[in-house]
Order: sequence, then C-alpha cells, then structure tokens
Amino acid sequence: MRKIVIAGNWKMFKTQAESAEFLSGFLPHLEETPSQREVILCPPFTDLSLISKSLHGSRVNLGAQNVHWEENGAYTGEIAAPMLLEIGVRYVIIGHSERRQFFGETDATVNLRLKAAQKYGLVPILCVGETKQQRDAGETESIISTQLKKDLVDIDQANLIIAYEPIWAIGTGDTCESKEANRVIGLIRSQLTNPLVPIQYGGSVKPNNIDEIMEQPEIDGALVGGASLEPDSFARIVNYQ
Ligand SMILES: O=C(CO)COP(=O)(O)O
Repeated sequence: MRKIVIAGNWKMFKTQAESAEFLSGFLPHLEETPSQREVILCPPFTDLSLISKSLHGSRVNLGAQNVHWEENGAYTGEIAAPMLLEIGVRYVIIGHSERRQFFGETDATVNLRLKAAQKYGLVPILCVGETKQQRDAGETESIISTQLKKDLVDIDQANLIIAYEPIWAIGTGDTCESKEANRVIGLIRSQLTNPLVPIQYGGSVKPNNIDEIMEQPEIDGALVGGASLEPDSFARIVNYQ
C-alpha cells in the first residue's frame, strides 16, 4: 500500500505571528483526519523553529522548502540539512519549479540536494513538471522523463516522495484535469524502480477539487500552495472524503 501524503507549501508567505494564528485554527481540524494520512507543513525557514515547538505531540510533520548539499560552509543565504534536523524538520521540497525558474536550479543541483537530504535522513519531495509551451508542443512526457533520469541518479527511492506539478497549473486556478494528472503520474511511476514511492499532484489544488483528484488511482496526495495558507481551506483538503 502506498502512503497518502498531503503537504502545504507556504512559499514566501507568513510571519511567525501569522503562522501561530494559522495553527490555532488548523490543528483542531486534525481530529477528523484518518490516521494513516501523512500531513506536512512546509513554511518559510524563519517559521520552522516556532512551528516545530507548536507541533510537538501533534500528528503534523514539518518540511522545509529547500536544502543545500554541503554540511556547512561559505554559502551565504543557504541552509544545511543538520540545521533543519536539529529543529525537527523531516521533509524537504526540492526542485520546485519556482526554484528552477527564478533561482537557477538545475537537474544537477537538484540531484545534489536530493542526495544531501537523504544522507542526513530528510525525506525529499522532488517536484517535476512541464511548462505550458512544452505541453502544447507535445513534450510533457519527454521533459518529465529527462527530469527524472537526471534528478534521480543514485537516489534511494525507498525514502522519496515525488510531486507532479504542471507549471501552467501553479497559482493559476487552471487545475490539470484529474484524469490527465492521473495519466502523467502513471507515466512517472512507470519510470521508477520502487512502486511504493508516493506521487502527489500539485497545481491549483482547492477544497472544491481535492475529492476528484484523490479519487484517481495513481494519485497519492497533494502538494498545495495557495489553499494551504488558510486553516479551514487546508483542513478541508487534508480531510477530503
Ligand atoms: O506550487 C504549488 C505547490 O508547491 C502549487 O501552488 P498552488 O496550489 O498555489 O497552485
């Protein structure tokens, strides 16, 4: 049985005060959440320490939005895995399209980050996906296949989550049709050596489409951006039927 994993990626949103307010609204909803569902919050680095303390004893796990590949060093602005582990982080998003698009992330650096995360015992959430232009040109399969081939060199698939995030569906309200997301996720799975890797869908996941998305047999969860910022909305997603 593959695990169901629902993660909120807060991107560059929420101060500490705002994240504390979120938790007080969100945590009580988790009493209704089926116990085998994994729930993860990935706030900005500056919120991690405070949220980690507030989550103590709760069933929510903590994730970061990036990690550097060295243990420490002269890398201004970067964060290393031991720093995350010490404050209770267990997961880390790697290769998000916003990192690839705006911060020069390449398949080579994604691979280095994945290796470092696993070396220190963090479970990476690897993001892959195509642009609108690539989809229109019929390149979806080849783009994703290349990303997987390059990103997953020497990666242990027993400790890995993948998120299929079509770039054109992120933050646009233009969700990928659930059957199409299911098809692409099936293709991703066919390229993996471990059939148990959870594969999430991400891109305009909302309370009104989560049920349909989670009905698809290949989809093992969601990586949620905008709709994870508001307690009731994220609770509705986590507690999908
Ligand atoms: O990028 C995403 C999650 O990592 C998706 O963002 P939205 O849910 O805001 O479209």
